[in-house]
Amino acid sequence: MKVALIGNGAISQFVQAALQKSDVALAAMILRPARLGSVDVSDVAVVASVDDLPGDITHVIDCAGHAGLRAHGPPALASGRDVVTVSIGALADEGLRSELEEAARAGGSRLHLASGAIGGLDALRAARAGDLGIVRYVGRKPPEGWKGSRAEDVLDLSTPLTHPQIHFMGNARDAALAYPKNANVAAAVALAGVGFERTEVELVADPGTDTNVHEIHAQGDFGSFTFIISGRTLPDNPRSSALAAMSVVASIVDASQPIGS
Ligand SMILES: NC(=O)C1=CN([C@@H]2O[C@H](COP(=O)(O)OP(=O)(O)OC[C@H]3O[C@@H](n4cnc5c(N)ncnc54)[C@H](O)[C@@H]3O)[C@@H](O)[C@H]2O)C=CC1
Ligand SMILES: O=C([O-])CC(=O)C(=O)O
Repeated sequence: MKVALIGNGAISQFVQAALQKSDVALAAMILRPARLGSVDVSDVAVVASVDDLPGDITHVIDCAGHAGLRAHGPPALASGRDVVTVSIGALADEGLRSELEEAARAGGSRLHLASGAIGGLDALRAARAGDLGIVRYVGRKPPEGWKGSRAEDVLDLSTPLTHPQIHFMGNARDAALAYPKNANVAAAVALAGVGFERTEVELVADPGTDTNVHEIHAQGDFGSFTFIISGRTLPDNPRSSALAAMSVVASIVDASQPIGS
């Protein structure tokens, strides 16, 4: 299987290293035009658009955030290639979601959502076959992990916080759109469970944690569950959990196997 990666940031670099130890070949990278000269790897085509991809690439892997999925997801799907994305929050934009859906139908392809920094999505998906009443997601990161986000509209992150501070309470759609680099998990929980409007979200800057802590609390006909993960961040990006990058690798490797796991 030959794949193209969109973006060359922290998640992409983790994925590149992991693919070297797999049977999947990294054959191309899609970068922003200004970054085209920044990568020079033999046997890897470095291009700015899906139109310039070698024809034998079957999967396009988005590790570039909402802008990357918006720019390259629809043409990749329309060209008949499956797309794996970690930028789940971009689907909170209904216009983009419809565009991706239409492109996938036109191309006979599929958009796969990597599970990202969270787990437990399989249980949520199954639970919604019954009546799934309440789904609440709490995302807690060290103050450093919220720098450059909407949290800074309400918190001064340049000085140390003395206690945990909630900087967002609302639904998953508003969270995903307001925090494109930090609330993709909220969107993943919404899509697996009760949807963007009904998923309750709380985002917290917590000086007492040195990991990204994600909690899901769900109740319904099935009973109830709580899922909590304390995720280490990637060395190159204090915002992003290592598990998010690992989940992209898992999605790619799974797609390359005759039997899924
Ligand atoms: N689903 C989940 O649990 C998680 C999702 N994410 C998403 O993954 C994204 C990437 O995370 P990191 O690698 O840690 O961020 P990063 O900031 O290290 O890397 C992002 C890269 O994408 C590139 N990029 C941006 N727009 C592009 C475009 N239009 N075309 C090509 N490249 C483009 C940037 O130049 C940068 O190199 C985050 O922005 C976030 O939206 C991140 C963590 C968890
Ligand atoms: O990496 C994480 O822990 C979660 C994250 O940034 C997101 O949900 O966008």
